[in-house]
Amino acid sequence: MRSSLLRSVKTLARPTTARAYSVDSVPSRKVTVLGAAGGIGQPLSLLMKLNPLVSQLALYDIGGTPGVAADVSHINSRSEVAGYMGDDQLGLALEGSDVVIIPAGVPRKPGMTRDDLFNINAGIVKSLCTAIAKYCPHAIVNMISNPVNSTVPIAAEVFKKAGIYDEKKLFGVTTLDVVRAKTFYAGKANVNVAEVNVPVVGGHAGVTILPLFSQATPKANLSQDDIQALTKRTQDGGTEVVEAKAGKGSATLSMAYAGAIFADACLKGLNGVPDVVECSYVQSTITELPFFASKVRLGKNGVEEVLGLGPLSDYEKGGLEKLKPELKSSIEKGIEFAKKN
Ligand SMILES: NC(=O)C1=CN([C@@H]2O[C@H](COP(=O)(O)OP(=O)(O)OC[C@H]3O[C@@H](n4cnc5c(N)ncnc54)[C@H](O)[C@@H]3O)[C@@H](O)[C@H]2O)C=CC1
Ligand SMILES: O=C([O-])CC(=O)C(=O)O
Repeated sequence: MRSSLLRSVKTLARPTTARAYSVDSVPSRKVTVLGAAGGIGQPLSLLMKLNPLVSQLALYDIGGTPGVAADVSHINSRSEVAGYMGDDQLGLALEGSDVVIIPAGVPRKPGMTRDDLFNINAGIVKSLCTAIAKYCPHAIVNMISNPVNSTVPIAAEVFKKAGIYDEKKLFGVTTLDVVRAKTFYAGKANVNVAEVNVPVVGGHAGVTILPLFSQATPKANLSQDDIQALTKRTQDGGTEVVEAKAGKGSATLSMAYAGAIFADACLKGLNGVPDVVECSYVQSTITELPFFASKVRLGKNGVEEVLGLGPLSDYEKGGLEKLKPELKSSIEKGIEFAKKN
């Protein structure tokens, strides 16, 4: 992603050689963003427009998308952009889509948990997933809307009811946890963040976010106090932004960056690029919980392999046991909602 983004930016700087890549050698891929006029949706649409793997970019929201689409469409990159607004245009936005990214829904305000968003966002996600099942049942779905720990199980239930559920194609986007863990680790270990890798497993809320700093590379000799502080900061990263924004929403720019990295990885997988591995919240058997975030190998059908946790420190083993009850109840809450409604 980072290199393709750089390539796009370089291309912009050299208008006479506007196509630094051969369009013919890259498959056509339609990407749809649902919630494209929002705080995440707008910068994410920009980043997806810069991605040379995208040939068609469909921007959908309940309002505001004609303007966002017109704006983004003037950028000098491969994809054709179209804006869609309102229920009656949702089908058109989704038809033929390879990857659907969902940042639709309300964000947190200070004092709220992600679960406090459930009542509003569960219904939004359910109706959008019902439309996905109808108009692009084989698309890869990247779920950003919170609470991710519950919205992914909701999506799975909706897809099951529609008879089109493919567990390989449904992803909860937890990339921002990895982005934060990398930044915080690089700062503490005093290493170049571009070289850092830190797996983050579990879920996407508070203690369910479990960064595995014992597996972080490059290795650094951090104290247990440092590891605990880094873990807490990663778990509270979203709240840190919510408080700093003081009522004006939650992470949007860093989330758009993270969402673009993850969507790019999905596109690379679809296109047959080997060894594409990202952490994501997926249907899983690596613990007793039916959904769990861990490293996932991406391929032509979506999930190619859910990778195991690897060796954990005693501190991480404790964190894993601690997160299970909360993650389990968030999963059950989502499933119950989808079954009842
Ligand atoms: N997975 C993650 O790591 C993260 C998730 N989030 C979540 O992403 C979601 C969006 O956050 P923001 O963009 O900041 O919110 P926002 O309020 O700025 O934008 C949300 C957009 O969704 C649209 N929307 C609402 N109902 C819709 C529907 N039925 N169909 C299509 N669009 C609809 C709104 O019109 C709005 O444009 C929130 O639930 C937030 O908690 C935020 C940051 C990180
Ligand atoms: O904290 C929030 O509400 C938004 C989010 O998921 C994040 O920034 O990780």
